[in-house]
Amino acid sequence: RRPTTKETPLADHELPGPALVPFIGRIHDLPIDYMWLKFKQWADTYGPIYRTEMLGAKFIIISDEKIAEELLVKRAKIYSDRPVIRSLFDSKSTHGSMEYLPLMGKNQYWARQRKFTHAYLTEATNAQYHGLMYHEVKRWLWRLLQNPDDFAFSLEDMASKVMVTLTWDDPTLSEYCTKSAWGLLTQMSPAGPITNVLTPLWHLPEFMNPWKIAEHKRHDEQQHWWMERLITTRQKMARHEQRPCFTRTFLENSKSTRISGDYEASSVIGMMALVGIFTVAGPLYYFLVSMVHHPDWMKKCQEEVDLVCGDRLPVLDDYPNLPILRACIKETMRWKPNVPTGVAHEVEADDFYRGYFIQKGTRILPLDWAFLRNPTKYPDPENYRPERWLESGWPTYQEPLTVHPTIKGMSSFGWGQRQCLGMSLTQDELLVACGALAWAFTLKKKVDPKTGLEIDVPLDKSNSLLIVKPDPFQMAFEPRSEAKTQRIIEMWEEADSQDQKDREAFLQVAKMINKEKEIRELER
Ligand code: HEM
Repeated sequence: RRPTTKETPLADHELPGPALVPFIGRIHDLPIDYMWLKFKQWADTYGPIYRTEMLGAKFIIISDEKIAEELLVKRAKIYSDRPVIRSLFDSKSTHGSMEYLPLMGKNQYWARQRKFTHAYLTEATNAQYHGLMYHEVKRWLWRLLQNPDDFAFSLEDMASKVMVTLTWDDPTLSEYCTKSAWGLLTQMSPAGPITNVLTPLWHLPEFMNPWKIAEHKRHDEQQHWWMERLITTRQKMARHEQRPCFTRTFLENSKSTRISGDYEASSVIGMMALVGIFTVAGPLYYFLVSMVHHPDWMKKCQEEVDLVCGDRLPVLDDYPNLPILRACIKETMRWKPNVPTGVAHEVEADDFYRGYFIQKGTRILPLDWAFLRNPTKYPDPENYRPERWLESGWPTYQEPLTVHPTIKGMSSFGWGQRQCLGMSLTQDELLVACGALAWAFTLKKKVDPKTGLEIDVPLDKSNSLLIVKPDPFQMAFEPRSEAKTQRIIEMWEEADSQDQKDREAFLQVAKMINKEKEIRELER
Protein backbone atom coordinates (compact mmCIF):
# COMPACT_ATOMS: atom_id res chain seq x y z
CA ARG A 1 0.00 0.00 0.00
CA ARG A 2 2.88 2.39 0.74
CA PRO A 3 4.30 3.94 -2.41
CA THR A 4 8.00 3.62 -3.01
CA THR A 5 8.55 6.34 -5.58
CA LYS A 6 10.61 9.34 -4.55
CA GLU A 7 7.97 11.76 -5.78
CA THR A 8 5.59 10.91 -2.96
CA PRO A 9 7.39 11.34 0.35
CA LEU A 10 5.01 10.49 3.15
CA ALA A 11 4.31 11.97 6.50
CA ASP A 12 3.57 9.18 8.95
CA HIS A 13 -0.16 9.00 8.49
CA GLU A 14 -0.43 10.43 5.02
CA LEU A 15 -2.12 8.47 2.26
CA PRO A 16 -0.13 7.84 -0.92
CA GLY A 17 -0.91 9.90 -3.98
CA PRO A 18 0.55 11.93 -6.83
CA ALA A 19 3.10 14.65 -6.02
CA LEU A 20 1.40 17.93 -5.13
CA VAL A 21 2.36 21.42 -6.26
CA PRO A 22 2.08 24.04 -3.48
CA PHE A 23 -1.30 25.77 -3.51
CA ILE A 24 -2.64 24.31 -6.77
CA GLY A 25 -2.25 20.69 -5.63
CA ARG A 26 -2.57 18.48 -8.67
CA ILE A 27 -4.75 20.06 -11.32
CA HIS A 28 -2.19 20.78 -14.04
CA ASP A 29 -2.30 17.25 -15.46
CA LEU A 30 -5.83 16.27 -14.46
CA PRO A 31 -7.83 16.54 -17.68
CA ILE A 32 -11.36 17.90 -17.49
CA ASP A 33 -12.37 15.46 -20.22
CA TYR A 34 -12.69 11.83 -19.16
CA MET A 35 -11.33 12.71 -15.74
CA TRP A 36 -12.30 9.26 -14.44
CA LEU A 37 -9.66 7.66 -16.69
CA LYS A 38 -6.88 9.70 -15.07
CA PHE A 39 -8.22 8.90 -11.59
CA LYS A 40 -8.15 5.22 -12.51
CA GLN A 41 -4.63 5.53 -13.87
CA TRP A 42 -3.52 7.04 -10.56
CA ALA A 43 -5.33 4.26 -8.71
CA ASP A 44 -3.26 1.73 -10.66
CA THR A 45 -0.12 3.52 -9.40
CA TYR A 46 -1.06 4.60 -5.87
CA GLY A 47 -3.50 1.92 -4.83
CA PRO A 48 -7.18 1.53 -3.99
CA ILE A 49 -7.24 4.55 -1.68
CA TYR A 50 -5.10 7.59 -2.43
CA ARG A 51 -5.16 11.33 -1.85
CA THR A 52 -4.85 14.29 -4.14
CA GLU A 53 -5.56 18.01 -3.87
CA MET A 54 -7.07 20.69 -6.08
CA LEU A 55 -6.60 24.34 -5.18
CA GLY A 56 -6.60 23.59 -1.48
CA ALA A 57 -9.47 21.07 -1.58
CA LYS A 58 -8.44 17.64 -0.33
CA PHE A 59 -9.66 14.55 -2.17
CA ILE A 60 -9.49 10.84 -1.46
CA ILE A 61 -10.16 8.58 -4.40
CA ILE A 62 -11.47 5.11 -3.62
CA SER A 63 -11.38 2.37 -6.22
CA ASP A 64 -12.08 -0.69 -4.09
CA GLU A 65 -15.71 -1.38 -3.20
CA LYS A 66 -14.76 -2.83 0.18
CA ILE A 67 -13.13 0.43 1.22
CA ALA A 68 -16.12 2.42 -0.02
CA GLU A 69 -18.33 0.15 2.08
CA GLU A 70 -16.15 0.58 5.18
CA LEU A 71 -16.04 4.34 4.96
CA LEU A 72 -19.24 5.48 3.25
CA VAL A 73 -21.59 2.85 4.66
CA LYS A 74 -20.18 1.63 7.98
CA ARG A 75 -18.97 5.10 8.98
CA ALA A 76 -21.86 6.88 7.25
CA LYS A 77 -22.43 8.96 10.39
CA ILE A 78 -19.48 11.17 9.48
CA TYR A 79 -19.11 10.38 5.75
CA SER A 80 -22.43 11.59 4.34
CA ASP A 81 -21.99 15.32 3.81
CA ARG A 82 -21.53 16.86 0.34
CA PRO A 83 -18.81 19.19 -0.88
CA VAL A 84 -19.85 22.66 -1.94
CA ILE A 85 -20.32 23.20 -5.68
CA ARG A 86 -18.74 26.53 -6.34
CA SER A 87 -20.76 27.67 -9.33
CA LEU A 88 -24.16 27.21 -7.68
CA PHE A 89 -25.50 29.58 -5.03
CA ASP A 90 -25.72 27.79 -1.69
CA SER A 91 -25.52 24.32 -3.27
CA LYS A 92 -25.37 22.65 0.15
CA SER A 93 -28.35 24.63 1.36
CA THR A 94 -26.33 25.77 4.37
CA HIS A 95 -28.17 29.08 4.21
CA GLY A 96 -31.61 27.58 3.78
CA SER A 97 -32.10 27.71 0.01
CA MET A 98 -33.55 24.14 0.10
CA GLU A 99 -33.29 23.67 -3.65
CA TYR A 100 -31.16 20.71 -4.78
CA LEU A 101 -31.67 17.60 -2.67
CA PRO A 102 -28.84 15.51 -4.17
CA LEU A 103 -26.35 18.31 -3.52
CA MET A 104 -27.44 19.30 -0.02
CA GLY A 105 -25.16 19.07 2.97
CA LYS A 106 -26.25 16.70 5.70
CA ASN A 107 -28.72 19.11 7.22
CA GLN A 108 -32.39 19.25 8.22
CA TYR A 109 -33.55 20.12 4.69
CA TRP A 110 -31.76 17.11 3.26
CA ALA A 111 -33.25 14.80 5.93
CA ARG A 112 -36.85 15.83 5.35
CA GLN A 113 -36.59 16.11 1.56
CA ARG A 114 -34.96 12.71 1.30
CA LYS A 115 -37.83 11.24 3.29
CA PHE A 116 -40.37 13.05 1.14
CA THR A 117 -38.77 12.00 -2.14
CA HIS A 118 -38.42 8.42 -0.97
CA ALA A 119 -42.10 8.27 0.03
CA TYR A 120 -43.36 9.73 -3.27
CA LEU A 121 -41.16 7.57 -5.48
CA THR A 122 -42.05 4.44 -3.52
CA GLU A 123 -45.75 5.17 -3.88
CA ALA A 124 -45.29 5.58 -7.63
CA THR A 125 -43.33 2.34 -7.91
CA ASN A 126 -45.94 0.42 -5.92
CA ALA A 127 -48.65 1.73 -8.24
CA GLN A 128 -46.53 0.70 -11.27
CA TYR A 129 -46.43 4.41 -12.18
CA HIS A 130 -50.16 4.31 -12.91
CA GLY A 131 -49.37 2.81 -16.32
CA LEU A 132 -47.63 5.93 -17.60
CA MET A 133 -44.36 4.17 -18.45
CA TYR A 134 -46.26 1.89 -20.83
CA HIS A 135 -47.93 4.91 -22.36
CA GLU A 136 -44.66 6.77 -22.92
CA VAL A 137 -42.91 3.71 -24.30
CA LYS A 138 -45.67 3.30 -26.89
CA ARG A 139 -45.22 6.92 -27.89
CA TRP A 140 -41.45 6.35 -28.16
CA LEU A 141 -41.78 3.28 -30.41
CA TRP A 142 -44.15 5.23 -32.64
CA ARG A 143 -41.75 8.17 -32.79
CA LEU A 144 -38.88 5.81 -33.64
CA LEU A 145 -40.92 4.52 -36.57
CA GLN A 146 -41.80 8.01 -37.78
CA ASN A 147 -38.43 9.60 -37.28
CA PRO A 148 -35.69 7.14 -36.38
CA ASP A 149 -32.90 9.66 -36.97
CA ASP A 150 -34.28 11.78 -34.16
CA PHE A 151 -33.88 8.96 -31.64
CA ALA A 152 -31.70 10.96 -29.25
CA PHE A 153 -34.42 13.56 -28.82
CA SER A 154 -37.24 11.04 -28.47
CA LEU A 155 -35.23 8.93 -26.01
CA GLU A 156 -34.57 11.85 -23.66
CA ASP A 157 -38.09 13.12 -24.16
CA MET A 158 -39.53 9.79 -23.07
CA ALA A 159 -37.51 9.84 -19.85
CA SER A 160 -38.59 13.44 -19.30
CA LYS A 161 -42.27 12.77 -20.02
CA VAL A 162 -42.31 10.02 -17.40
CA MET A 163 -41.00 12.45 -14.80
CA VAL A 164 -43.16 15.48 -15.66
CA THR A 165 -46.28 13.31 -15.75
CA LEU A 166 -45.49 11.87 -12.33
CA THR A 167 -44.80 15.29 -10.86
CA TRP A 168 -47.37 17.54 -12.63
CA ASP A 169 -49.46 15.24 -14.85
CA ASP A 170 -48.50 17.29 -17.87
CA PRO A 171 -46.39 15.56 -20.56
CA THR A 172 -46.19 18.78 -22.59
CA LEU A 173 -43.69 20.11 -20.03
CA SER A 174 -41.03 17.58 -21.01
CA GLU A 175 -38.95 19.62 -23.45
CA TYR A 176 -38.54 22.55 -21.12
CA CYS A 177 -37.80 20.26 -18.19
CA THR A 178 -35.05 18.50 -20.15
CA LYS A 179 -33.46 21.85 -21.00
CA SER A 180 -33.67 22.88 -17.38
CA ALA A 181 -32.07 19.60 -16.25
CA TRP A 182 -29.27 20.10 -18.77
CA GLY A 183 -28.65 23.61 -17.43
CA LEU A 184 -28.29 22.40 -13.85
CA LEU A 185 -26.23 19.35 -14.79
CA THR A 186 -23.75 21.51 -16.71
CA GLN A 187 -23.58 24.10 -13.96
CA MET A 188 -22.76 21.53 -11.27
CA SER A 189 -20.18 19.51 -13.23
CA PRO A 190 -16.40 20.03 -13.07
CA ALA A 191 -16.52 19.99 -16.89
CA GLY A 192 -19.10 22.82 -16.77
CA PRO A 193 -18.17 26.43 -15.97
CA ILE A 194 -14.48 27.04 -15.39
CA THR A 195 -15.37 28.45 -11.92
CA ASN A 196 -15.99 24.88 -10.73
CA VAL A 197 -12.29 24.18 -11.20
CA LEU A 198 -10.62 27.60 -10.92
CA THR A 199 -12.83 28.30 -7.92
CA PRO A 200 -11.30 31.69 -6.91
CA LEU A 201 -12.70 33.20 -10.12
CA TRP A 202 -16.19 32.74 -8.71
CA HIS A 203 -15.47 35.35 -6.05
CA LEU A 204 -14.96 38.24 -8.49
CA PRO A 205 -17.56 40.96 -7.86
CA GLU A 206 -20.76 40.26 -9.73
CA PHE A 207 -20.62 43.27 -12.10
CA MET A 208 -17.40 41.85 -13.61
CA ASN A 209 -18.26 38.19 -13.12
CA PRO A 210 -19.96 36.67 -16.19
CA TRP A 211 -20.31 33.27 -14.46
CA LYS A 212 -22.30 34.66 -11.53
CA ILE A 213 -24.50 36.73 -13.83
CA ALA A 214 -25.27 33.70 -16.00
CA GLU A 215 -25.94 31.53 -12.97
CA HIS A 216 -28.30 34.09 -11.44
CA LYS A 217 -30.32 34.04 -14.64
CA ARG A 218 -30.34 30.23 -14.87
CA HIS A 219 -31.25 29.82 -11.22
CA ASP A 220 -34.02 32.38 -11.22
CA GLU A 221 -35.63 30.98 -14.34
CA GLN A 222 -35.57 27.45 -12.97
CA GLN A 223 -36.97 28.51 -9.64
CA HIS A 224 -39.67 30.59 -11.27
CA TRP A 225 -40.68 27.63 -13.46
CA TRP A 226 -40.85 25.26 -10.49
CA MET A 227 -43.01 27.73 -8.58
CA GLU A 228 -45.23 28.30 -11.59
CA ARG A 229 -45.85 24.54 -11.74
CA LEU A 230 -46.97 24.48 -8.12
CA ILE A 231 -49.23 27.50 -8.47
CA THR A 232 -50.76 26.20 -11.70
CA THR A 233 -51.48 22.88 -10.00
CA ARG A 234 -53.15 24.67 -7.09
CA GLN A 235 -55.29 26.74 -9.46
CA LYS A 236 -56.33 23.66 -11.40
CA MET A 237 -57.18 21.89 -8.14
CA ALA A 238 -59.44 24.77 -7.15
CA ARG A 239 -61.34 24.19 -10.40
CA HIS A 240 -61.23 20.38 -9.85
CA GLU A 241 -59.25 20.07 -13.08
CA GLN A 242 -56.05 18.60 -11.68
CA ARG A 243 -55.63 14.86 -12.03
CA PRO A 244 -53.47 12.99 -9.49
CA CYS A 245 -49.75 13.81 -9.46
CA PHE A 246 -47.03 14.40 -6.85
CA THR A 247 -47.79 18.12 -6.58
CA ARG A 248 -51.48 17.51 -6.02
CA THR A 249 -50.70 14.91 -3.37
CA PHE A 250 -48.47 17.42 -1.62
CA LEU A 251 -51.04 20.20 -1.76
CA GLU A 252 -53.71 17.90 -0.36
CA ASN A 253 -51.46 16.84 2.50
CA SER A 254 -49.28 19.90 3.02
CA LYS A 255 -50.35 20.30 6.65
CA SER A 256 -49.13 16.86 7.58
CA THR A 257 -45.64 17.12 6.03
CA ARG A 258 -42.49 18.71 7.35
CA ILE A 259 -41.87 20.55 4.09
CA SER A 260 -41.86 24.22 5.05
CA GLY A 261 -44.13 25.62 2.35
CA ASP A 262 -44.56 26.39 -1.34
CA TYR A 263 -40.95 27.31 -2.04
CA GLU A 264 -39.48 24.16 -0.60
CA ALA A 265 -42.24 21.97 -2.07
CA SER A 266 -41.83 23.41 -5.56
CA SER A 267 -38.08 22.75 -5.31
CA VAL A 268 -38.17 19.21 -3.99
CA ILE A 269 -40.76 18.21 -6.60
CA GLY A 270 -39.00 20.12 -9.39
CA MET A 271 -35.71 18.51 -8.49
CA MET A 272 -37.33 15.08 -8.59
CA ALA A 273 -38.52 15.75 -12.14
CA LEU A 274 -35.06 16.89 -13.21
CA VAL A 275 -33.02 14.13 -11.64
CA GLY A 276 -34.92 11.34 -13.39
CA ILE A 277 -34.10 12.49 -16.94
CA PHE A 278 -30.40 12.17 -17.80
CA THR A 279 -29.84 9.46 -15.21
CA VAL A 280 -32.24 7.11 -17.02
CA ALA A 281 -31.39 8.39 -20.51
CA GLY A 282 -27.71 7.41 -19.99
CA PRO A 283 -28.23 3.63 -19.73
CA LEU A 284 -30.88 3.82 -22.46
CA TYR A 285 -28.37 5.37 -24.85
CA TYR A 286 -25.73 2.85 -23.88
CA PHE A 287 -28.18 -0.02 -24.30
CA LEU A 288 -28.52 1.07 -27.92
CA VAL A 289 -24.74 1.19 -28.27
CA SER A 290 -24.33 -2.22 -26.61
CA MET A 291 -26.92 -3.88 -28.81
CA VAL A 292 -25.58 -2.39 -32.04
CA HIS A 293 -22.16 -3.79 -31.18
CA HIS A 294 -23.44 -7.16 -29.98
CA PRO A 295 -26.05 -8.49 -32.41
CA ASP A 296 -25.83 -11.93 -30.77
CA TRP A 297 -27.14 -10.49 -27.49
CA MET A 298 -29.71 -8.40 -29.33
CA LYS A 299 -31.02 -11.65 -30.81
CA LYS A 300 -31.10 -13.38 -27.43
CA CYS A 301 -33.10 -10.51 -25.94
CA GLN A 302 -35.54 -10.66 -28.86
CA GLU A 303 -36.00 -14.42 -28.51
CA GLU A 304 -36.61 -14.13 -24.78
CA VAL A 305 -39.11 -11.30 -25.16
CA ASP A 306 -40.91 -13.16 -27.97
CA LEU A 307 -41.16 -16.29 -25.86
CA VAL A 308 -42.44 -14.50 -22.77
CA CYS A 309 -44.62 -11.79 -24.32
CA GLY A 310 -45.64 -13.00 -27.78
CA ASP A 311 -47.54 -10.24 -29.55
CA ARG A 312 -47.69 -7.80 -26.64
CA LEU A 313 -45.09 -5.48 -25.15
CA PRO A 314 -43.22 -6.51 -21.98
CA VAL A 315 -44.73 -5.30 -18.70
CA LEU A 316 -43.31 -5.05 -15.21
CA ASP A 317 -44.90 -8.33 -14.15
CA ASP A 318 -42.71 -10.07 -16.75
CA TYR A 319 -39.62 -9.20 -14.69
CA PRO A 320 -39.01 -12.72 -13.30
CA ASN A 321 -39.13 -14.21 -16.79
CA LEU A 322 -36.70 -11.85 -18.51
CA PRO A 323 -33.26 -12.63 -17.03
CA ILE A 324 -31.41 -12.23 -20.36
CA LEU A 325 -32.87 -8.78 -20.92
CA ARG A 326 -31.97 -7.84 -17.32
CA ALA A 327 -28.46 -9.21 -17.77
CA CYS A 328 -27.98 -7.11 -20.92
CA ILE A 329 -29.25 -4.00 -19.12
CA LYS A 330 -27.07 -4.59 -16.07
CA GLU A 331 -24.01 -5.34 -18.18
CA THR A 332 -24.66 -2.12 -20.12
CA MET A 333 -24.54 -0.19 -16.85
CA ARG A 334 -21.38 -1.99 -15.81
CA TRP A 335 -19.62 -1.59 -19.15
CA LYS A 336 -20.59 2.04 -19.74
CA PRO A 337 -21.42 3.56 -16.34
CA ASN A 338 -23.09 6.93 -16.70
CA VAL A 339 -21.80 8.48 -13.47
CA PRO A 340 -18.23 7.18 -13.92
CA THR A 341 -16.52 9.37 -11.31
CA GLY A 342 -19.18 8.66 -8.69
CA VAL A 343 -20.67 11.40 -6.52
CA ALA A 344 -18.43 12.87 -3.82
CA HIS A 345 -19.18 12.67 -0.10
CA GLU A 346 -17.52 15.05 2.36
CA VAL A 347 -16.13 13.99 5.73
CA GLU A 348 -17.63 15.77 8.73
CA ALA A 349 -14.98 14.96 11.35
CA ASP A 350 -11.29 14.01 11.51
CA ASP A 351 -10.86 10.25 11.21
CA PHE A 352 -8.27 7.49 10.91
CA TYR A 353 -8.56 4.60 8.48
CA ARG A 354 -6.04 1.74 8.34
CA GLY A 355 -3.63 4.07 10.10
CA TYR A 356 -4.11 6.89 7.63
CA PHE A 357 -5.37 10.30 8.70
CA ILE A 358 -8.50 11.61 6.98
CA GLN A 359 -9.06 15.27 7.68
CA LYS A 360 -12.49 16.79 8.25
CA GLY A 361 -13.64 18.44 5.01
CA THR A 362 -11.92 15.91 2.73
CA ARG A 363 -13.95 14.90 -0.32
CA ILE A 364 -14.28 11.19 -0.88
CA LEU A 365 -14.76 10.11 -4.47
CA PRO A 366 -16.07 6.54 -4.91
CA LEU A 367 -14.70 5.97 -8.41
CA ASP A 368 -17.40 3.90 -10.09
CA TRP A 369 -15.38 3.45 -13.28
CA ALA A 370 -12.74 1.60 -11.24
CA PHE A 371 -15.22 -0.48 -9.19
CA LEU A 372 -16.80 -1.74 -12.39
CA ARG A 373 -13.48 -2.61 -14.00
CA ASN A 374 -12.17 -4.68 -11.13
CA PRO A 375 -10.90 -7.81 -12.93
CA THR A 376 -11.39 -10.04 -9.89
CA LYS A 377 -15.07 -9.29 -9.59
CA TYR A 378 -15.59 -8.74 -13.33
CA PRO A 379 -13.19 -10.92 -15.35
CA ASP A 380 -12.60 -9.53 -18.86
CA PRO A 381 -13.83 -6.13 -17.66
CA GLU A 382 -13.29 -4.23 -20.90
CA ASN A 383 -15.72 -6.43 -22.80
CA TYR A 384 -19.50 -6.63 -22.81
CA ARG A 385 -20.22 -10.03 -21.25
CA PRO A 386 -23.86 -10.33 -20.08
CA GLU A 387 -23.21 -14.02 -19.39
CA ARG A 388 -21.37 -12.97 -16.21
CA TRP A 389 -24.85 -12.47 -14.71
CA LEU A 390 -26.37 -15.64 -16.18
CA GLU A 391 -23.88 -18.49 -15.89
CA SER A 392 -22.59 -20.08 -12.70
CA GLY A 393 -18.82 -19.92 -12.51
CA TRP A 394 -18.65 -16.14 -12.95
CA PRO A 395 -17.97 -14.30 -9.67
CA THR A 396 -21.05 -12.10 -10.11
CA TYR A 397 -23.48 -14.95 -10.82
CA GLN A 398 -26.38 -15.06 -8.36
CA GLU A 399 -29.52 -17.13 -8.17
CA PRO A 400 -32.47 -17.24 -8.47
CA LEU A 401 -32.63 -15.88 -11.99
CA THR A 402 -36.18 -14.75 -11.37
CA VAL A 403 -34.67 -12.07 -9.11
CA HIS A 404 -31.08 -11.70 -10.31
CA PRO A 405 -29.55 -9.96 -12.09
CA THR A 406 -31.00 -6.80 -10.61
CA ILE A 407 -29.45 -3.37 -10.93
CA LYS A 408 -30.63 -2.43 -7.46
CA GLY A 409 -27.70 -1.98 -5.10
CA MET A 410 -25.11 -1.57 -7.89
CA SER A 411 -22.14 0.59 -6.91
CA SER A 412 -23.32 3.06 -9.57
CA PHE A 413 -26.16 4.13 -7.28
CA GLY A 414 -23.80 5.29 -4.58
CA TRP A 415 -23.35 4.58 -0.95
CA GLY A 416 -24.82 4.64 2.56
CA GLN A 417 -27.09 7.45 3.64
CA ARG A 418 -26.76 9.18 0.28
CA GLN A 419 -27.58 6.17 -1.86
CA CYS A 420 -29.72 6.93 -4.90
CA LEU A 421 -33.49 7.08 -4.39
CA GLY A 422 -34.28 6.25 -8.00
CA MET A 423 -33.12 2.63 -8.24
CA SER A 424 -36.57 1.08 -8.62
CA LEU A 425 -37.75 3.69 -11.08
CA THR A 426 -34.59 3.21 -13.14
CA GLN A 427 -34.90 -0.56 -13.10
CA ASP A 428 -38.55 -0.46 -14.09
CA GLU A 429 -38.18 2.11 -16.85
CA LEU A 430 -35.20 0.30 -18.36
CA LEU A 431 -37.02 -3.03 -18.32
CA VAL A 432 -40.09 -1.60 -20.02
CA ALA A 433 -38.20 0.55 -22.54
CA CYS A 434 -35.40 -1.87 -23.47
CA GLY A 435 -37.90 -4.75 -23.55
CA ALA A 436 -40.08 -2.75 -25.94
CA LEU A 437 -37.09 -2.01 -28.17
CA ALA A 438 -36.23 -5.70 -28.37
CA TRP A 439 -39.87 -6.55 -29.12
CA ALA A 440 -40.17 -3.97 -31.88
CA PHE A 441 -36.84 -3.43 -33.58
CA THR A 442 -33.51 -4.87 -34.55
CA LEU A 443 -30.97 -2.27 -33.49
CA LYS A 444 -28.25 -1.98 -36.10
CA LYS A 445 -25.52 0.14 -37.55
CA LYS A 446 -26.74 2.50 -40.22
CA VAL A 447 -25.50 2.08 -43.78
CA ASP A 448 -24.23 5.18 -45.54
CA PRO A 449 -26.35 5.40 -48.73
CA LYS A 450 -23.46 7.01 -50.61
CA THR A 451 -20.70 4.55 -49.79
CA GLY A 452 -22.75 1.50 -48.89
CA LEU A 453 -20.55 1.14 -45.80
CA GLU A 454 -21.72 0.81 -42.19
CA ILE A 455 -21.41 4.00 -40.14
CA ASP A 456 -19.41 3.36 -37.00
CA VAL A 457 -20.96 3.80 -33.56
CA PRO A 458 -18.11 4.98 -31.31
CA LEU A 459 -17.63 3.21 -27.99
CA ASP A 460 -15.61 5.77 -26.10
CA LYS A 461 -16.88 9.22 -27.05
CA SER A 462 -19.02 11.00 -24.49
CA ASN A 463 -19.29 14.29 -22.74
CA SER A 464 -17.59 14.58 -19.34
CA LEU A 465 -20.37 15.99 -17.20
CA LEU A 466 -21.19 14.37 -13.89
CA ILE A 467 -23.84 12.28 -15.63
CA VAL A 468 -22.47 11.33 -19.04
CA LYS A 469 -24.10 10.41 -22.33
CA PRO A 470 -22.49 9.33 -25.61
CA ASP A 471 -21.69 11.98 -28.19
CA PRO A 472 -24.29 12.14 -30.99
CA PHE A 473 -24.14 9.06 -33.21
CA GLN A 474 -26.18 7.47 -35.98
CA MET A 475 -27.85 4.08 -36.00
CA ALA A 476 -30.80 2.23 -37.52
CA PHE A 477 -34.02 0.94 -35.93
CA GLU A 478 -35.21 -1.82 -38.23
CA PRO A 479 -38.81 -2.86 -37.50
CA ARG A 480 -38.85 -6.62 -36.98
CA SER A 481 -41.87 -7.22 -39.22
CA GLU A 482 -44.65 -5.44 -41.05
CA ALA A 483 -47.09 -6.83 -38.47
CA LYS A 484 -45.07 -5.24 -35.65
CA THR A 485 -44.92 -1.94 -37.52
CA GLN A 486 -48.72 -1.98 -37.76
CA ARG A 487 -49.04 -2.96 -34.12
CA ILE A 488 -46.79 -0.09 -32.99
CA ILE A 489 -48.99 2.37 -34.86
CA GLU A 490 -52.22 0.86 -33.52
CA MET A 491 -50.92 0.67 -29.95
CA TRP A 492 -49.97 4.32 -29.91
CA GLU A 493 -53.14 5.50 -31.60
CA GLU A 494 -55.23 3.54 -29.10
CA ALA A 495 -53.21 4.76 -26.12
CA ASP A 496 -53.20 8.35 -27.28
CA SER A 497 -56.91 8.38 -28.00
CA GLN A 498 -57.70 6.75 -24.65
CA ASP A 499 -55.52 9.28 -22.85
CA GLN A 500 -57.33 12.16 -24.55
CA LYS A 501 -60.68 10.64 -23.67
CA ASP A 502 -59.65 10.18 -20.03
CA ARG A 503 -58.46 13.76 -19.81
CA GLU A 504 -61.62 15.10 -21.43
CA ALA A 505 -63.84 12.98 -19.18
CA PHE A 506 -62.01 14.32 -16.13
CA LEU A 507 -62.58 17.89 -17.31
CA GLN A 508 -66.26 17.14 -17.94
CA VAL A 509 -66.67 16.00 -14.36
CA ALA A 510 -64.85 19.14 -13.22
CA LYS A 511 -67.24 21.25 -15.25
CA MET A 512 -70.23 19.60 -13.60
CA ILE A 513 -68.83 20.05 -10.12
CA ASN A 514 -68.07 23.69 -10.83
CA LYS A 515 -71.54 24.26 -12.25
CA GLU A 516 -73.18 22.70 -9.19
CA LYS A 517 -71.01 24.83 -6.98
CA GLU A 518 -72.02 27.94 -8.86
CA ILE A 519 -75.70 27.06 -8.53
CA ARG A 520 -75.32 26.40 -4.80
CA GLU A 521 -73.60 29.73 -4.38
CA LEU A 522 -76.33 31.54 -6.31
CA GLU A 523 -79.00 29.84 -4.18
CA ARG A 524 -77.30 30.98 -1.00
C1 HEM B 1 -29.00 4.94 -13.92
C2 HEM B 1 -29.68 5.77 -13.19
C3 HEM B 1 -29.15 6.45 -11.98
C4 HEM B 1 -27.89 6.47 -11.47
C5 HEM B 1 -26.64 5.77 -12.01
C6 HEM B 1 -27.93 7.27 -10.27
C7 HEM B 1 -26.84 7.51 -9.47
C8 HEM B 1 -26.89 8.25 -8.30
C9 HEM B 1 -25.74 8.50 -7.47
C10 HEM B 1 -24.33 8.00 -7.72
C11 HEM B 1 -26.17 9.25 -6.44
C12 HEM B 1 -25.31 9.76 -5.28
C13 HEM B 1 -25.08 8.65 -4.28
C14 HEM B 1 -24.06 8.97 -3.23
O1 HEM B 1 -23.83 10.14 -2.94
O2 HEM B 1 -23.46 8.04 -2.69
C15 HEM B 1 -27.57 9.48 -6.60
C16 HEM B 1 -28.34 10.20 -5.74
C17 HEM B 1 -29.67 10.47 -5.95
N1 HEM B 1 -30.45 9.96 -6.95
FE1 HEM B 1 -29.86 8.76 -8.47
N2 HEM B 1 -29.19 7.71 -10.07
C18 HEM B 1 -29.98 7.25 -11.09
C19 HEM B 1 -31.32 7.46 -11.28
C20 HEM B 1 -32.10 8.23 -10.45
C21 HEM B 1 -33.50 8.48 -10.66
C22 HEM B 1 -34.32 7.94 -11.82
C23 HEM B 1 -33.92 9.27 -9.63
C24 HEM B 1 -35.28 9.83 -9.32
C25 HEM B 1 -36.29 9.90 -10.10
C26 HEM B 1 -32.77 9.51 -8.77
C27 HEM B 1 -32.80 10.26 -7.63
C28 HEM B 1 -31.72 10.49 -6.81
C29 HEM B 1 -31.75 11.36 -5.65
C30 HEM B 1 -32.95 12.14 -5.13
C31 HEM B 1 -30.46 11.35 -5.10
C32 HEM B 1 -29.96 12.13 -3.90
C33 HEM B 1 -29.82 11.28 -2.67
C34 HEM B 1 -29.18 12.04 -1.52
O3 HEM B 1 -28.34 12.92 -1.77
O4 HEM B 1 -29.52 11.75 -0.38
N3 HEM B 1 -31.70 8.86 -9.31
N4 HEM B 1 -28.00 8.84 -7.74
